Amino acid sequence: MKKLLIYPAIDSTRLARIEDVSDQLTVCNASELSAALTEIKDADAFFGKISPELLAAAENLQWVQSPTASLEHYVFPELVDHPCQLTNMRGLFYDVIADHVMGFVICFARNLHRYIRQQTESNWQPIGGVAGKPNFVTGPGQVSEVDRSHLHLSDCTLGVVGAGSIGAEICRRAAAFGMQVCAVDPIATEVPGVVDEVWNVDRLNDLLDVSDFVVIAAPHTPQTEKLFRTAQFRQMKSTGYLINIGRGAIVDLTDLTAALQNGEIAGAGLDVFEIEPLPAEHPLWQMENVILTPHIAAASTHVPERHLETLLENLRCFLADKPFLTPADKQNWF
Ligand SMILES: NC(=O)c1ccc[n+]([C@@H]2O[C@H](COP(=O)([O-])OP(=O)(O)OC[C@H]3O[C@@H](n4cnc5c(N)ncnc54)[C@H](O)[C@@H]3O)[C@@H](O)[C@H]2O)c1
Ligand SMILES: O=C(O)[C@H](O)CO
Repeated sequence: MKKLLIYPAIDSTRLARIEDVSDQLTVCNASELSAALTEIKDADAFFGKISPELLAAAENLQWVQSPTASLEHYVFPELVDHPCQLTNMRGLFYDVIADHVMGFVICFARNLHRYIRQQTESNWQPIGGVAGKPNFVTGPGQVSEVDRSHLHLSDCTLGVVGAGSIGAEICRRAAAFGMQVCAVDPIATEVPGVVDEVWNVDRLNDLLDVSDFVVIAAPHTPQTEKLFRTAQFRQMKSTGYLINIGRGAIVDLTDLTAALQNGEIAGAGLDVFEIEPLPAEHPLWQMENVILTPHIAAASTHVPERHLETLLENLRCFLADKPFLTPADKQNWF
């Protein structure tokens, strides 16, 4: 018999799905910390918010499942030193976050974010054109400023930093829009059918040189913390856009704000921030070339079921003594 402790407690429907996994399993669903502290003593496995206090009370813990993909606010020194295996919730959001990224890309390419602002003012103003002019059509073969101000995605390159499950799906979607695609990653070597050679991270500058859209889909690790500072923005094309759906800590917000103010890059689409919520007085809120979403790129009706399926699959692996579906590196937070 193995014992799984869940804390904080989950609802009865999900609890029943977990209990159904095996009759060799006892599940304890603790709503109070005092109960969790007692129950963790002989627990083999834990799902939820572990803390140094809970870990110190555990005498037999072999597996801890985090409720989130990212681990930077989850891992603490005692957990790193503890012999238990850690798993996380990665690989659940690949399609919906890739959709979110393509939303940013299309808005910037076609100026939709600016037209939405103009619509609220009943303002007919082709971007690059003249206010109030009926349309932008010029003679055959003549390319107008309005034409130049609206990107053709098949002329653009999208570069992904972190070609994991989300990054690879972004590559696939961008390629389906006719874009050229490249990526850097310390482990992944290809995105089958889309990127024949994923570059090593030491080629980040090459990616920044060629990309019209730079998309961060990497985790927050000691190696990625503040990976994007002034030097990286200067390396990007001045017409390039930065999109961050990975983690806020990867991008220095002060440097990004300066790069946008100085025209060193063309714009930014951000779902994650160094400080969340982004303070109301932050200058990014007011920038016309910035699209902000409040860390909701993964929000979807499908994701909660995928969360549960990942927990159930890792639980089956644990009970069968097989390799976990989503093992996490405690030293490197992923
Ligand atoms: N915006 C959101 O709501 C949201 C939701 C889920 C996940 N995320 C973030 O997205 C990240 C990626 O998720 P995933 O499911 O694709 O995870 P994943 O583990 O499948 O992929 C992460 C990839 O990043 C690579 N990587 C690690 N260090 C790197 C570095 N220094 N430079 C470039 N690449 C590096 C890894 O090798 C891996 O291939 C998560 O860690 C999380 O931080 C954000
Ligand atoms: O890491 C995750 O699981 C998502 O970004 C939600 O925090």
